[in-house]
Amino acid sequence: MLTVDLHPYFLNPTATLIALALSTCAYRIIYLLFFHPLASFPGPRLAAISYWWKALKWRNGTVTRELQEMHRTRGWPIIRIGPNHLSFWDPDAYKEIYLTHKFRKYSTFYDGFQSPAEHRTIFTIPEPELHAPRRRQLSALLSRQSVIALEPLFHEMFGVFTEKLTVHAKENIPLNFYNAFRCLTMDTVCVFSFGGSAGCLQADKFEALPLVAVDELLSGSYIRAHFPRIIKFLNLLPRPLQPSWQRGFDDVAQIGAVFLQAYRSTQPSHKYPILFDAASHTNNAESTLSDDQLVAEANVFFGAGGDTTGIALSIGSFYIAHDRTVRDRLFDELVAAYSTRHDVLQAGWVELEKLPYLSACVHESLRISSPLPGDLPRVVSEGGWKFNGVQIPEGTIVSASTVAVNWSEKIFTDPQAFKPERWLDSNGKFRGDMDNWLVSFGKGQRSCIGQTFAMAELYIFLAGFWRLFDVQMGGAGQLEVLDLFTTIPKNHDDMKGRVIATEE
Ligand code: HEM
Repeated sequence: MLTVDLHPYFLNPTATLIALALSTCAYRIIYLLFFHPLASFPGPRLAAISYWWKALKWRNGTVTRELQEMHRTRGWPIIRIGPNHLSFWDPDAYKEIYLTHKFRKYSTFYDGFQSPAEHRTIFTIPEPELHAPRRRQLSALLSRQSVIALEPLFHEMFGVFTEKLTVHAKENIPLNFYNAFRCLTMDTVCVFSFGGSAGCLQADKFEALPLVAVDELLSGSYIRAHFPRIIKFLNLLPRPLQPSWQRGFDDVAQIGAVFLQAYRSTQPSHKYPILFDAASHTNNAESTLSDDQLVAEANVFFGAGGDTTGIALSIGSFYIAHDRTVRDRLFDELVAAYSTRHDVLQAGWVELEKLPYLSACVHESLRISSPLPGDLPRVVSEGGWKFNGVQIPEGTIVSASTVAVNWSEKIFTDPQAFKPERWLDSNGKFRGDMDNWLVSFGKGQRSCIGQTFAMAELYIFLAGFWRLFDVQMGGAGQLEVLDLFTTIPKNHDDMKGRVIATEE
Protein backbone atom coordinates (compact mmCIF):
# COMPACT_ATOMS: atom_id res chain seq x y z
CA MET A 1 0.00 0.00 0.00
CA LEU A 2 1.18 3.53 -0.84
CA THR A 3 1.88 5.67 2.21
CA VAL A 4 2.82 9.36 2.24
CA ASP A 5 5.07 10.65 4.96
CA LEU A 6 3.83 14.16 5.79
CA HIS A 7 6.51 16.57 6.91
CA PRO A 8 6.01 17.36 10.64
CA TYR A 9 5.26 21.05 9.74
CA PHE A 10 2.06 20.05 8.02
CA LEU A 11 0.86 18.30 11.12
CA ASN A 12 1.43 21.40 13.24
CA PRO A 13 -1.50 23.88 12.77
CA THR A 14 0.47 26.86 14.14
CA ALA A 15 3.34 26.29 11.73
CA THR A 16 0.87 25.85 8.89
CA LEU A 17 -0.85 29.13 9.72
CA ILE A 18 2.47 30.97 9.93
CA ALA A 19 3.57 29.51 6.60
CA LEU A 20 0.27 30.56 5.03
CA ALA A 21 0.49 34.07 6.44
CA LEU A 22 4.09 34.47 5.24
CA SER A 23 3.28 33.28 1.75
CA THR A 24 0.24 35.58 1.57
CA CYS A 25 2.46 38.50 2.61
CA ALA A 26 5.14 37.52 0.11
CA TYR A 27 2.51 37.23 -2.62
CA ARG A 28 1.08 40.66 -1.75
CA ILE A 29 4.50 42.32 -1.69
CA ILE A 30 5.42 40.82 -5.07
CA TYR A 31 2.06 41.89 -6.47
CA LEU A 32 2.36 45.46 -5.15
CA LEU A 33 5.94 45.85 -6.36
CA PHE A 34 5.65 44.31 -9.83
CA PHE A 35 2.06 43.73 -10.92
CA HIS A 36 -0.09 46.46 -9.30
CA PRO A 37 -1.49 49.03 -11.79
CA LEU A 38 0.74 51.68 -10.13
CA ALA A 39 3.89 49.50 -10.21
CA SER A 40 5.49 51.57 -12.97
CA PHE A 41 5.33 54.85 -11.00
CA PRO A 42 8.54 55.85 -9.22
CA GLY A 43 8.79 56.25 -5.46
CA PRO A 44 10.33 54.70 -2.35
CA ARG A 45 10.05 50.88 -2.27
CA LEU A 46 8.52 50.85 1.21
CA ALA A 47 5.80 53.24 -0.01
CA ALA A 48 4.83 50.79 -2.76
CA ILE A 49 4.05 48.07 -0.25
CA SER A 50 2.68 50.02 2.74
CA TYR A 51 1.66 53.42 4.09
CA TRP A 52 4.46 53.13 6.64
CA TRP A 53 6.88 55.12 4.49
CA LYS A 54 4.54 58.10 4.46
CA ALA A 55 3.53 57.63 8.08
CA LEU A 56 7.11 57.60 9.32
CA LYS A 57 8.04 60.69 7.29
CA TRP A 58 4.89 62.39 8.56
CA ARG A 59 5.89 61.54 12.13
CA ASN A 60 9.27 63.21 11.54
CA GLY A 61 7.65 66.15 9.77
CA THR A 62 9.65 65.61 6.60
CA VAL A 63 7.15 64.15 4.12
CA THR A 64 6.59 67.35 2.10
CA ARG A 65 10.29 68.21 2.07
CA GLU A 66 11.19 64.71 0.84
CA LEU A 67 8.61 64.85 -1.94
CA GLN A 68 9.94 68.25 -2.99
CA GLU A 69 13.49 66.86 -2.92
CA MET A 70 12.58 63.79 -5.03
CA HIS A 71 10.91 66.07 -7.50
CA ARG A 72 13.91 68.44 -7.60
CA THR A 73 16.73 65.92 -7.76
CA ARG A 74 15.10 63.12 -9.76
CA GLY A 75 12.59 65.12 -11.75
CA TRP A 76 9.62 62.96 -10.72
CA PRO A 77 6.33 64.86 -11.21
CA ILE A 78 4.27 61.87 -9.97
CA ILE A 79 5.46 59.84 -6.97
CA ARG A 80 3.93 56.67 -5.52
CA ILE A 81 3.62 57.40 -1.79
CA GLY A 82 1.35 54.51 -0.81
CA PRO A 83 0.35 51.17 -2.34
CA ASN A 84 -2.58 52.85 -4.13
CA HIS A 85 -1.63 56.52 -3.71
CA LEU A 86 0.09 58.93 -6.11
CA SER A 87 1.37 62.36 -5.12
CA PHE A 88 1.71 65.04 -7.82
CA TRP A 89 4.28 67.80 -7.65
CA ASP A 90 2.80 69.98 -10.33
CA PRO A 91 0.63 73.14 -10.15
CA ASP A 92 -1.59 72.02 -13.07
CA ALA A 93 -2.22 68.66 -11.40
CA TYR A 94 -3.10 70.51 -8.18
CA LYS A 95 -5.80 72.45 -10.01
CA GLU A 96 -7.21 69.35 -11.71
CA ILE A 97 -7.36 67.36 -8.49
CA TYR A 98 -8.91 70.05 -6.30
CA LEU A 99 -10.61 72.56 -8.57
CA THR A 100 -12.45 70.46 -11.11
CA HIS A 101 -14.64 68.64 -8.53
CA LYS A 102 -14.04 65.33 -10.30
CA PHE A 103 -12.65 63.54 -7.26
CA ARG A 104 -14.15 63.05 -3.84
CA LYS A 105 -12.33 63.04 -0.51
CA TYR A 106 -10.70 59.76 0.53
CA SER A 107 -12.84 58.83 3.51
CA THR A 108 -10.43 56.56 5.41
CA PHE A 109 -8.01 59.47 5.76
CA TYR A 110 -10.63 62.02 6.76
CA ASP A 111 -12.42 59.72 9.21
CA GLY A 112 -9.25 59.90 11.29
CA PHE A 113 -10.00 63.58 11.93
CA GLN A 114 -13.53 63.09 13.19
CA SER A 115 -14.32 64.09 16.71
CA PRO A 116 -16.58 62.52 17.97
CA ALA A 117 -15.61 59.62 15.70
CA GLU A 118 -19.15 58.67 14.68
CA HIS A 119 -20.17 62.07 13.26
CA ARG A 120 -19.12 63.11 9.79
CA THR A 121 -18.71 66.86 9.42
CA ILE A 122 -18.35 69.46 6.70
CA PHE A 123 -14.61 68.62 6.67
CA THR A 124 -14.97 64.84 6.51
CA ILE A 125 -18.13 64.09 4.48
CA PRO A 126 -16.83 62.57 1.20
CA GLU A 127 -20.05 62.52 -0.85
CA PRO A 128 -20.55 65.80 -2.75
CA GLU A 129 -24.34 65.41 -2.56
CA LEU A 130 -24.23 65.25 1.27
CA HIS A 131 -21.50 67.83 1.63
CA ALA A 132 -23.12 70.55 -0.50
CA PRO A 133 -26.20 71.16 1.73
CA ARG A 134 -24.05 71.15 4.89
CA ARG A 135 -21.68 73.64 3.28
CA ARG A 136 -24.58 75.87 2.19
CA GLN A 137 -25.99 75.78 5.69
CA LEU A 138 -22.73 76.80 7.35
CA SER A 139 -21.43 79.20 4.73
CA ALA A 140 -24.00 81.87 5.64
CA LEU A 141 -22.04 82.22 8.88
CA LEU A 142 -18.86 82.97 7.00
CA SER A 143 -20.04 85.20 4.17
CA ARG A 144 -18.18 88.49 3.82
CA GLN A 145 -21.04 90.33 5.54
CA SER A 146 -21.14 87.88 8.44
CA VAL A 147 -17.40 88.14 8.95
CA ILE A 148 -17.57 91.94 8.95
CA ALA A 149 -20.18 91.58 11.72
CA LEU A 150 -17.53 89.64 13.65
CA GLU A 151 -15.12 92.59 13.76
CA PRO A 152 -15.99 93.40 17.40
CA LEU A 153 -14.78 89.89 18.25
CA PHE A 154 -11.48 90.40 16.39
CA HIS A 155 -10.97 93.82 18.03
CA GLU A 156 -11.77 92.49 21.49
CA MET A 157 -9.29 89.61 21.21
CA PHE A 158 -6.62 91.80 19.66
CA GLY A 159 -7.08 94.32 22.50
CA VAL A 160 -6.24 91.61 25.05
CA PHE A 161 -3.25 90.49 22.97
CA THR A 162 -1.95 94.06 22.67
CA GLU A 163 -2.17 94.72 26.40
CA LYS A 164 -0.18 91.60 27.06
CA LEU A 165 2.45 92.45 24.45
CA THR A 166 2.77 95.95 25.93
CA VAL A 167 3.69 94.40 29.29
CA HIS A 168 6.21 92.10 27.57
CA ALA A 169 7.71 95.12 25.82
CA LYS A 170 7.95 97.17 29.04
CA GLU A 171 9.50 94.33 31.00
CA ASN A 172 11.67 93.20 28.09
CA ILE A 173 10.39 89.61 28.33
CA PRO A 174 11.37 87.40 25.35
CA LEU A 175 8.50 85.86 23.41
CA ASN A 176 7.87 82.84 21.23
CA PHE A 177 5.91 84.44 18.38
CA TYR A 178 4.70 81.12 17.03
CA ASN A 179 2.92 80.47 20.33
CA ALA A 180 1.81 84.08 20.84
CA PHE A 181 -0.02 84.35 17.51
CA ARG A 182 -1.48 80.86 17.83
CA CYS A 183 -2.89 81.86 21.25
CA LEU A 184 -4.56 84.87 19.64
CA THR A 185 -6.14 82.96 16.76
CA MET A 186 -7.06 79.92 18.84
CA ASP A 187 -8.94 82.00 21.40
CA THR A 188 -10.64 83.97 18.63
CA VAL A 189 -11.93 80.94 16.76
CA CYS A 190 -12.83 79.28 20.05
CA VAL A 191 -15.19 82.14 20.95
CA PHE A 192 -16.69 81.97 17.46
CA SER A 193 -17.14 78.18 17.56
CA PHE A 194 -18.17 77.62 21.17
CA GLY A 195 -19.08 81.01 22.59
CA GLY A 196 -16.22 80.90 25.12
CA SER A 197 -12.46 81.38 25.05
CA ALA A 198 -9.87 78.63 25.46
CA GLY A 199 -7.95 80.95 27.83
CA CYS A 200 -4.76 80.84 25.75
CA LEU A 201 -4.22 84.62 25.88
CA GLN A 202 -4.22 84.49 29.67
CA ALA A 203 -1.35 81.96 29.81
CA ASP A 204 1.98 83.14 31.15
CA LYS A 205 4.35 83.93 28.21
CA PHE A 206 1.68 82.42 25.90
CA GLU A 207 2.70 78.94 27.03
CA ALA A 208 -0.92 77.80 26.93
CA LEU A 209 -2.07 74.28 27.76
CA PRO A 210 -4.54 74.12 24.82
CA LEU A 211 -1.59 74.70 22.46
CA VAL A 212 0.30 71.82 24.05
CA ALA A 213 -2.84 69.67 23.79
CA VAL A 214 -3.33 70.45 20.09
CA ASP A 215 0.35 69.77 19.32
CA GLU A 216 0.15 66.52 21.22
CA LEU A 217 -3.02 65.51 19.42
CA LEU A 218 -1.53 66.24 16.00
CA SER A 219 1.47 64.07 16.83
CA GLY A 220 -0.71 60.98 16.37
CA SER A 221 -2.38 62.08 13.12
CA TYR A 222 -0.15 59.90 10.97
CA ILE A 223 -1.61 56.82 12.66
CA ARG A 224 -5.18 58.14 12.72
CA ALA A 225 -5.13 59.00 9.02
CA HIS A 226 -3.56 55.83 7.70
CA PHE A 227 -4.10 52.99 10.14
CA PRO A 228 -7.75 52.94 11.29
CA ARG A 229 -7.38 49.37 12.56
CA ILE A 230 -4.72 50.48 15.03
CA ILE A 231 -7.12 53.16 16.26
CA LYS A 232 -9.89 50.56 16.69
CA PHE A 233 -7.49 48.42 18.68
CA LEU A 234 -6.34 51.37 20.84
CA ASN A 235 -9.96 52.22 21.58
CA LEU A 236 -10.36 48.78 23.15
CA LEU A 237 -7.57 49.48 25.63
CA PRO A 238 -8.23 51.02 29.05
CA ARG A 239 -7.68 54.81 28.85
CA PRO A 240 -4.40 54.87 30.88
CA LEU A 241 -2.85 52.43 28.36
CA GLN A 242 -3.77 54.53 25.32
CA PRO A 243 -1.14 56.88 23.87
CA SER A 244 -1.57 60.48 25.00
CA TRP A 245 -2.51 61.69 21.48
CA GLN A 246 -5.38 59.22 21.43
CA ARG A 247 -6.61 60.39 24.82
CA GLY A 248 -6.16 63.98 23.65
CA PHE A 249 -8.40 63.34 20.67
CA ASP A 250 -11.16 62.02 22.89
CA ASP A 251 -10.73 64.97 25.26
CA VAL A 252 -11.14 67.48 22.44
CA ALA A 253 -14.34 65.70 21.47
CA GLN A 254 -15.66 66.60 24.94
CA ILE A 255 -14.82 70.33 24.75
CA GLY A 256 -17.63 71.15 22.33
CA ALA A 257 -20.19 69.22 24.38
CA VAL A 258 -19.24 71.09 27.58
CA PHE A 259 -19.45 74.48 25.83
CA LEU A 260 -22.81 73.61 24.23
CA GLN A 261 -24.22 72.66 27.60
CA ALA A 262 -23.05 75.98 29.06
CA TYR A 263 -24.48 77.84 26.07
CA ARG A 264 -27.85 76.15 26.42
CA SER A 265 -28.08 76.79 30.16
CA THR A 266 -26.98 80.45 30.15
CA GLN A 267 -28.14 81.61 26.70
CA PRO A 268 -25.31 84.18 26.55
CA SER A 269 -25.84 87.18 24.32
CA HIS A 270 -22.81 88.12 22.25
CA LYS A 271 -22.25 91.30 20.31
CA TYR A 272 -21.70 89.09 17.27
CA PRO A 273 -23.19 85.83 15.95
CA ILE A 274 -21.44 82.60 16.92
CA LEU A 275 -21.69 79.17 15.35
CA PHE A 276 -24.01 77.80 18.04
CA ASP A 277 -26.55 80.63 17.50
CA ALA A 278 -26.75 80.36 13.78
CA ALA A 279 -26.27 76.67 13.14
CA SER A 280 -28.86 75.58 15.69
CA HIS A 281 -31.63 77.98 14.66
CA THR A 282 -32.64 77.58 11.05
CA ASN A 283 -36.17 77.88 9.73
CA ASN A 284 -36.00 74.55 8.03
CA ALA A 285 -36.35 71.74 10.60
CA GLU A 286 -34.68 69.24 8.26
CA SER A 287 -31.52 71.25 8.03
CA THR A 288 -31.27 71.99 11.76
CA LEU A 289 -28.24 70.21 13.17
CA SER A 290 -28.66 67.85 16.11
CA ASP A 291 -26.65 68.71 19.22
CA ASP A 292 -24.10 65.98 18.45
CA GLN A 293 -23.62 67.22 14.90
CA LEU A 294 -23.37 70.79 16.09
CA VAL A 295 -20.66 69.82 18.56
CA ALA A 296 -18.77 67.90 15.86
CA GLU A 297 -18.94 70.92 13.51
CA ALA A 298 -17.82 73.30 16.26
CA ASN A 299 -14.87 70.98 16.99
CA VAL A 300 -13.91 71.10 13.30
CA PHE A 301 -14.06 74.89 13.16
CA PHE A 302 -11.94 75.12 16.29
CA GLY A 303 -9.45 72.53 14.96
CA ALA A 304 -9.24 73.93 11.43
CA GLY A 305 -9.26 77.62 12.30
CA GLY A 306 -7.17 77.81 15.47
CA ASP A 307 -3.64 76.93 14.52
CA THR A 308 -3.64 77.71 10.82
CA THR A 309 -4.12 81.49 10.92
CA GLY A 310 -1.64 81.79 13.81
CA ILE A 311 0.93 79.92 11.72
CA ALA A 312 0.55 82.36 8.80
CA LEU A 313 0.74 85.36 11.14
CA SER A 314 3.81 84.16 13.01
CA ILE A 315 5.79 82.93 10.01
CA GLY A 316 4.92 86.09 8.04
CA SER A 317 5.98 88.22 11.02
CA PHE A 318 9.22 86.26 11.31
CA TYR A 319 10.18 87.33 7.78
CA ILE A 320 8.94 90.92 8.23
CA ALA A 321 11.03 91.23 11.42
CA HIS A 322 14.14 90.06 9.60
CA ASP A 323 13.82 92.39 6.62
CA ARG A 324 14.02 96.03 7.71
CA THR A 325 13.04 97.33 4.27
CA VAL A 326 9.79 95.34 4.38
CA ARG A 327 9.12 96.26 8.00
CA ASP A 328 9.71 100.00 7.42
CA ARG A 329 7.56 100.13 4.29
CA LEU A 330 4.72 98.34 6.06
CA PHE A 331 5.04 100.57 9.13
CA ASP A 332 5.05 103.77 7.02
CA GLU A 333 1.91 102.68 5.17
CA LEU A 334 0.15 101.83 8.44
CA VAL A 335 1.15 105.07 10.19
CA ALA A 336 -0.09 107.11 7.22
CA ALA A 337 -3.47 105.34 7.37
CA TYR A 338 -3.84 105.07 11.16
CA SER A 339 -2.15 107.88 13.00
CA THR A 340 -3.15 106.82 16.52
CA ARG A 341 -3.21 103.63 18.55
CA HIS A 342 -6.98 103.97 18.96
CA ASP A 343 -7.51 104.21 15.17
CA VAL A 344 -5.63 101.02 14.35
CA LEU A 345 -7.26 99.10 17.19
CA GLN A 346 -10.64 99.83 15.55
CA ALA A 347 -9.52 99.35 11.93
CA GLY A 348 -12.04 97.48 9.76
CA TRP A 349 -11.19 94.73 7.31
CA VAL A 350 -12.64 96.48 4.26
CA GLU A 351 -10.54 99.61 4.89
CA LEU A 352 -7.42 97.59 5.56
CA GLU A 353 -7.81 95.71 2.29
CA LYS A 354 -7.28 99.02 0.49
CA LEU A 355 -3.68 99.20 1.76
CA PRO A 356 -1.57 97.62 -1.00
CA TYR A 357 1.58 96.86 0.96
CA LEU A 358 -0.35 95.33 3.86
CA SER A 359 -2.28 93.22 1.31
CA ALA A 360 1.00 92.12 -0.21
CA CYS A 361 2.37 91.14 3.23
CA VAL A 362 -0.81 89.17 4.08
CA HIS A 363 -0.67 87.23 0.80
CA GLU A 364 3.07 86.62 0.99
CA SER A 365 2.69 85.37 4.59
CA LEU A 366 0.02 82.92 3.45
CA ARG A 367 2.13 81.79 0.50
CA ILE A 368 5.41 81.24 2.29
CA SER A 369 3.87 79.64 5.39
CA SER A 370 1.48 77.28 3.54
CA PRO A 371 -0.12 76.37 6.89
CA LEU A 372 -1.62 73.06 5.65
CA PRO A 373 1.15 71.63 3.47
CA GLY A 374 0.28 67.95 3.69
CA ASP A 375 -1.37 65.97 0.94
CA LEU A 376 -5.17 66.08 1.14
CA PRO A 377 -6.20 62.87 -0.59
CA ARG A 378 -8.89 62.45 -3.23
CA VAL A 379 -10.08 59.35 -5.12
CA VAL A 380 -9.99 59.16 -8.92
CA SER A 381 -13.54 58.69 -10.17
CA GLU A 382 -15.03 56.19 -12.60
CA GLY A 383 -13.28 56.04 -15.97
CA GLY A 384 -9.89 57.04 -14.55
CA TRP A 385 -7.98 60.27 -15.15
CA LYS A 386 -5.57 61.18 -17.90
CA PHE A 387 -3.00 63.73 -16.78
CA ASN A 388 -0.35 64.95 -19.24
CA GLY A 389 -0.82 61.76 -21.25
CA VAL A 390 -0.45 59.49 -18.20
CA GLN A 391 -3.45 57.27 -17.45
CA ILE A 392 -4.32 57.05 -13.74
CA PRO A 393 -6.68 54.14 -12.95
CA GLU A 394 -10.02 54.84 -11.28
CA GLY A 395 -9.97 54.27 -7.54
CA THR A 396 -6.37 55.57 -7.23
CA ILE A 397 -5.84 57.96 -4.33
CA VAL A 398 -4.26 61.20 -5.58
CA SER A 399 -3.01 64.32 -3.86
CA ALA A 400 -0.80 67.37 -4.30
CA SER A 401 0.76 69.58 -1.64
CA THR A 402 -0.10 73.29 -1.45
CA VAL A 403 3.69 73.77 -1.33
CA ALA A 404 3.99 72.32 -4.86
CA VAL A 405 2.07 75.39 -6.05
CA ASN A 406 2.89 78.08 -3.49
CA TRP A 407 6.61 77.41 -3.84
CA SER A 408 6.63 76.60 -7.54
CA GLU A 409 9.40 78.28 -9.51
CA LYS A 410 7.13 78.18 -12.56
CA ILE A 411 4.78 80.61 -10.83
CA PHE A 412 6.77 82.57 -8.25
CA THR A 413 10.33 83.62 -8.95
CA ASP A 414 12.71 82.92 -6.08
CA PRO A 415 9.85 81.19 -4.23
CA GLN A 416 11.73 80.50 -0.99
CA ALA A 417 12.25 84.24 -0.41
CA PHE A 418 9.73 86.46 1.40
CA LYS A 419 9.02 89.20 -1.13
CA PRO A 420 5.74 91.10 -0.65
CA GLU A 421 6.61 93.15 -3.76
CA ARG A 422 5.75 90.19 -5.98
CA TRP A 423 2.08 90.96 -5.19
CA LEU A 424 2.33 94.55 -6.47
CA ASP A 425 2.25 95.87 -10.03
CA SER A 426 4.64 98.52 -11.35
CA ASN A 427 2.37 101.27 -9.94
CA GLY A 428 2.49 99.76 -6.47
CA LYS A 429 -1.11 98.48 -6.73
CA PHE A 430 -2.06 95.09 -5.30
CA ARG A 431 -2.29 92.38 -7.99
CA GLY A 432 -5.51 90.51 -7.21
CA ASP A 433 -5.05 88.29 -10.30
CA MET A 434 -2.22 86.38 -8.61
CA ASP A 435 -4.68 85.02 -6.06
CA ASN A 436 -5.43 82.28 -8.58
CA TRP A 437 -2.11 80.70 -7.75
CA LEU A 438 -2.24 81.12 -4.01
CA VAL A 439 -3.58 77.78 -2.82
CA SER A 440 -3.04 77.96 0.95
CA PHE A 441 -6.81 77.73 1.45
CA GLY A 442 -7.17 74.98 -1.14
CA LYS A 443 -9.34 75.48 -4.21
CA GLY A 444 -12.77 74.38 -5.35
CA GLN A 445 -15.83 73.14 -3.50
CA ARG A 446 -13.77 71.64 -0.68
CA SER A 447 -11.60 74.69 -0.18
CA CYS A 448 -11.52 76.47 3.16
CA ILE A 449 -14.93 77.71 4.26
CA GLY A 450 -13.18 79.83 6.91
CA GLN A 451 -11.14 81.76 4.34
CA THR A 452 -13.06 85.02 4.91
CA PHE A 453 -12.71 84.66 8.68
CA ALA A 454 -8.98 83.97 8.36
CA MET A 455 -8.43 86.86 5.92
CA ALA A 456 -10.17 89.33 8.23
CA GLU A 457 -8.00 88.10 11.12
CA LEU A 458 -4.84 88.32 9.04
CA TYR A 459 -5.53 91.91 7.97
CA ILE A 460 -6.69 93.17 11.38
CA PHE A 461 -4.04 91.38 13.44
CA LEU A 462 -1.08 91.94 11.11
CA ALA A 463 -1.93 95.65 10.71
CA GLY A 464 -2.43 96.18 14.45
CA PHE A 465 0.69 94.27 15.38
CA TRP A 466 3.08 95.96 12.95
CA ARG A 467 1.58 99.43 13.57
CA LEU A 468 2.02 99.18 17.36
CA PHE A 469 5.08 96.98 17.76
CA ASP A 470 8.47 96.16 16.34
CA VAL A 471 10.37 92.92 16.88
CA GLN A 472 14.01 92.10 17.53
CA MET A 473 14.97 88.59 16.51
CA GLY A 474 18.34 86.86 16.29
CA GLY A 475 19.48 84.54 13.51
CA ALA A 476 19.96 85.00 9.79
CA GLY A 477 16.28 85.14 8.83
CA GLN A 478 16.12 81.61 7.41
CA LEU A 479 13.35 79.45 8.81
CA GLU A 480 13.30 75.68 8.50
CA VAL A 481 9.84 74.21 8.90
CA LEU A 482 8.35 70.76 9.41
CA ASP A 483 5.07 69.40 8.10
CA LEU A 484 3.10 67.74 10.89
CA PHE A 485 -0.14 68.15 8.93
CA THR A 486 0.20 71.82 9.84
CA THR A 487 3.44 73.75 9.33
CA ILE A 488 5.60 74.09 12.41
CA PRO A 489 9.04 75.70 12.83
CA LYS A 490 11.71 73.01 13.14
CA ASN A 491 13.37 74.93 15.91
CA HIS A 492 11.12 76.94 18.22
CA ASP A 493 14.08 79.11 19.23
CA ASP A 494 14.06 80.61 15.72
CA MET A 495 10.67 82.12 16.54
CA LYS A 496 11.82 83.78 19.75
CA GLY A 497 12.43 87.50 19.99
CA ARG A 498 11.69 90.69 21.88
CA VAL A 499 8.78 92.95 21.20
CA ILE A 500 9.21 96.72 21.24
CA ALA A 501 6.23 99.11 21.55
CA THR A 502 6.33 101.83 18.89
CA GLU A 503 3.35 103.73 20.33
CA GLU A 504 2.64 104.57 23.99
C1 HEM B 1 -4.70 80.74 7.28
C2 HEM B 1 -5.70 80.02 7.77
C3 HEM B 1 -6.30 78.81 7.13
C4 HEM B 1 -5.78 77.97 6.18
C5 HEM B 1 -4.42 78.05 5.49
C6 HEM B 1 -6.78 76.96 5.91
C7 HEM B 1 -6.64 75.95 4.96
C8 HEM B 1 -7.64 75.06 4.62
C9 HEM B 1 -7.55 74.07 3.56
C10 HEM B 1 -6.33 73.86 2.65
C11 HEM B 1 -8.72 73.40 3.54
C12 HEM B 1 -9.08 72.24 2.59
C13 HEM B 1 -8.94 70.95 3.33
C14 HEM B 1 -9.16 69.72 2.49
O1 HEM B 1 -9.10 69.77 1.27
O2 HEM B 1 -9.35 68.67 3.09
C15 HEM B 1 -9.55 73.92 4.59
C16 HEM B 1 -10.82 73.46 4.88
C17 HEM B 1 -11.59 73.94 5.93
N1 HEM B 1 -11.28 74.99 6.77
FE1 HEM B 1 -9.64 76.15 6.69
N2 HEM B 1 -7.87 77.18 6.72
C18 HEM B 1 -7.62 78.31 7.47
C19 HEM B 1 -8.47 78.89 8.39
C20 HEM B 1 -9.71 78.42 8.73
C21 HEM B 1 -10.60 79.04 9.67
C22 HEM B 1 -10.31 80.36 10.41
C23 HEM B 1 -11.70 78.24 9.78
C24 HEM B 1 -12.93 78.43 10.62
C25 HEM B 1 -13.37 79.59 11.04
C26 HEM B 1 -11.51 77.12 8.87
C27 HEM B 1 -12.39 76.08 8.68
C28 HEM B 1 -12.29 75.13 7.69
C29 HEM B 1 -13.30 74.12 7.43
C30 HEM B 1 -14.59 73.91 8.24
C31 HEM B 1 -12.87 73.38 6.32
C32 HEM B 1 -13.60 72.22 5.61
C33 HEM B 1 -14.37 72.82 4.44
C34 HEM B 1 -15.09 71.82 3.54
O3 HEM B 1 -14.61 70.69 3.34
O4 HEM B 1 -16.13 72.20 2.98
N3 HEM B 1 -10.29 77.26 8.25
N4 HEM B 1 -8.88 74.94 5.23
